[in-house]
Amino acid sequence: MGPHLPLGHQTGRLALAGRDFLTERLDALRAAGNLRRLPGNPAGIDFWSNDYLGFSRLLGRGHASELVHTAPGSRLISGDHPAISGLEADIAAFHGFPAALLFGSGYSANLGLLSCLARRTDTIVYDELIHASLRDGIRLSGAAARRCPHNSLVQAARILTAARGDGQTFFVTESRFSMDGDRAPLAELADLCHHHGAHLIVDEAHAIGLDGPSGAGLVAQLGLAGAVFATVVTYGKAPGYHGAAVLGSNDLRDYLINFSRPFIFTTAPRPAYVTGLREVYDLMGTQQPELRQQLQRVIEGYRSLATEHLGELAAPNDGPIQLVHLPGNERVMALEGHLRERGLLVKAIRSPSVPPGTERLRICLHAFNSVGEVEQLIDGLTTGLAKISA
Ligand SMILES: Cc1ncc(COP(=O)(O)O)c(C=O)c1O
Repeated sequence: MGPHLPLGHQTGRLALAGRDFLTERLDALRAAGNLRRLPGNPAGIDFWSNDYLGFSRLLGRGHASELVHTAPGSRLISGDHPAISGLEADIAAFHGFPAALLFGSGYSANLGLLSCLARRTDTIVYDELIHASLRDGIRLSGAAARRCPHNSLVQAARILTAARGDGQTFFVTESRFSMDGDRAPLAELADLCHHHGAHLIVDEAHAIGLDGPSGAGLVAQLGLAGAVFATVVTYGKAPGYHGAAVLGSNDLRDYLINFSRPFIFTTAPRPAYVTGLREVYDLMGTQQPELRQQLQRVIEGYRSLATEHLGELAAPNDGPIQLVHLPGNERVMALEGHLRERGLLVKAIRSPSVPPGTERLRICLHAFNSVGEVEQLIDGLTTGLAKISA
């Protein structure tokens, strides 16, 4: 396991304005003597872990790992280790933030962040296309939720103006959208949020690995680490792994340790997970530029063929998520079936996962797809579309 991640490409200017409510809520806990701190991995006789059979002492034997002796339990009890916090510090620096906190999945990171951050007196404005995990977090928070038409700065300004009240206001978006593959106007949204005293929260699930220096994300690419309140990076897409981290201020990390139920009431990551995640970041720092170029070539190849053969149905973009619009669940399923018969695995996205009338095929392009494979795909799409419209 490498001791350090390839860091240092950007540190991010930190405009901490508007983050005071975290300090206030943490101070209240501190004053009541209830502030939780991660314990590290203190020496002593284990009467606190959930390792009832001692399996954790048998697993990983023979592997030199400084983490082998963590015993399962939540990080607030027996599962913590300085190596986990060390990795989090390196992850934070990699993305240009002061702090990071790991979660078991992107779903629990989003749920855990939003559900504890906003309260009933607060307002959360959200882009209408955000992922289900963000929506569930918003619902759990009990805050007033305001839907914003997709990527509309005009509507965002109108809703933020109307939302001004006594509580905190948050704006939640994705940087690259999972279902449409397009990008949010993050710099403009950051300005807008700053103007309205709102906190910008960005899910980078589909940007990590693909955008920004060493794949650090769109927030890093645009130099916005100081202007966003929090971002969530997940490891189940381009990083090819699993789990997630919330990135933000040190106060935010402390706040989540104290208030975020999906963090508090779950088992800490095992040693192998931490080792694997270091490897992910090492790869992003080394092989990622080459693989990214390779992916870009595949995208360009797809774009030119799709423009030539599929016309308006495809409207290709510059990212790895491409759509072929084919309204109607039956028709889009028929196209998926036609491709499947040819050994082409593409997912039809039906309503109600997307609004009726916007059903589509969602094509994910990869660095490892060959020119021949893309040609096969275009051929399958062309013949399938001709058959369906006949
Ligand atoms: C935008 C977005 N956020 C969060 C998630 C959830 O991440 P995970 O699969 O790690 O739970 C996903 C996964 O589909 C996603 O697309």
